[in-house]
Amino acid sequence: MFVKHCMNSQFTLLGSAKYCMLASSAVIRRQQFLIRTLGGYTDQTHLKRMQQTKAMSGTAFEADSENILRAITPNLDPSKHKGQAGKIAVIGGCREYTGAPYFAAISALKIGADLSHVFCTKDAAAVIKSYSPELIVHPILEESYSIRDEDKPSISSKVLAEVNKWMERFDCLVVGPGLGRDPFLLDCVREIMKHARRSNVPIVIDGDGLFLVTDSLDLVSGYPLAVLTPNVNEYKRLVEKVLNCKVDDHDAHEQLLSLAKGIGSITILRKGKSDLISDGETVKSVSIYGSPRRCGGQGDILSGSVAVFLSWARQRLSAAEGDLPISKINPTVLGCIAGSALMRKAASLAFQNKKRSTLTSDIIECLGKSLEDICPAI
Ligand SMILES: NC(=O)C1=CN([C@@H]2O[C@H](COP(=O)(O)OP(=O)(O)OC[C@H]3O[C@@H](n4cnc5c(N)ncnc54)[C@H](OP(=O)(O)O)[C@@H]3O)[C@@H](O)[C@H]2O)[C@@H](O)CC1
Ligand SMILES: Nc1ncnc2c1ncn2[C@@H]1O[C@H](COP(=O)(O)OP(=O)(O)OP(=O)(O)O)[C@@H](O)[C@H]1O
Ligand SMILES: [Mg+2]
Repeated sequence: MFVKHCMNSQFTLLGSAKYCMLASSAVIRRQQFLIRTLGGYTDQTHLKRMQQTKAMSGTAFEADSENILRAITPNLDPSKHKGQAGKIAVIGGCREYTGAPYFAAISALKIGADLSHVFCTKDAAAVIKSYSPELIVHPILEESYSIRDEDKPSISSKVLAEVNKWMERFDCLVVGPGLGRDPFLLDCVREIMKHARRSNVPIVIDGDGLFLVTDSLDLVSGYPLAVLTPNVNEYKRLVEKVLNCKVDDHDAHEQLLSLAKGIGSITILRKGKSDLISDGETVKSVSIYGSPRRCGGQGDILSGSVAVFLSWARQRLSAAEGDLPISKINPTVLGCIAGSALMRKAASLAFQNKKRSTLTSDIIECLGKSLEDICPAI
């Protein structure tokens, strides 16, 4: 009898077998535990309790990503002027890495942003410009090897002044793709991030930006417009630093929730087989089938995409004044869900065409069609 009651309750709660497949094993285990310990309650009380528990602990549902993409992608309105569909800046690109900032910045344009800037080192700038005339490239960052110690303070002020001149115009910064780990360069980027935060500019932090932030959590702590997009290594470093424990894949949702909460009102997109997203209040997953190719640079596409969708989500929510179905969702979470879903759809499409030879540039070429399939331009 009790077993039957539990089974009924579980299925009332979960809704369908399809949902069961999508929900995380950790959540199912948690619900089974609650069901086991709630014997004696009526179905109604039980359901209410479960809902309360879920609301308190944060839920782990597969996001309704296609509807979110439709809801936040702006119409192509002829009355709009250049810039209104988004101005994105990538802070990254050094002697070693020129592909990563290019991938992030060009992805932003391919999705529909109007302007995409790259702030990088002088060595990287000419190379990045040569990849594309579409990008606005600022050769302003410096690495220690190219300057004398006594010149560092004046160079640092010059770098900051140059970026700050532009800061207010950007809808979002992406900090980190191909940034490298030079200590002087990272000190300058630290100051750029502080200024972005004072100016209320959203910041997506990826790659070496995460290396910097993991070492200086105060840069993002308590800033609701900060989004971290860690890969497996970057996530491990964050968990060890903030939660002082190992990554626990059996309780992935709860751990991510604790991490986002622990850093303080920030949003984290944990990349992996399924992408998990949390702002410390809720957990969402995006498990759309992507591609089995793991070539480098796909995370860079994602960071550029999240920057655009986050900007669009903020714009959409502020124009709608609270009367949309998505109004209650944090715009940083909306941006992550949309970016992750589009990246995975484009990766899947590219893989259909190119199979083993699929590269990041092939995926970038599929961003437009993947978005078009979900929200056609006209
Ligand atoms: N085409 C391009 O231009 C692309 C460029 N990319 C760019 O590459 C950068 C690093 O990103 P990634 O994804 O390789 O970092 P990740 O998985 O944490 O590290 C793997 C292992 O390497 C090590 N390690 C890394 N950097 C190190 C350093 N400077 N010095 C020493 N060790 C270093 C690291 O060690 P650990 O940090 O754990 O000590 C870990 O064991 C980043 O800017 C990214 O945007 C990518 O986006 C791909 C496409
Ligand atoms: N096992 C997987 N199956 C399907 N998709 C995955 C898998 N792992 C990662 N992805 C997807 O690939 C994208 C990039 O994630 P990845 O972990 O490769 O980032 P990264 O290491 O930062 O990449 P980059 O090489 O750009 O630095 C994400 O959108 C993620 O959803
Ligand atoms: Mg990366």
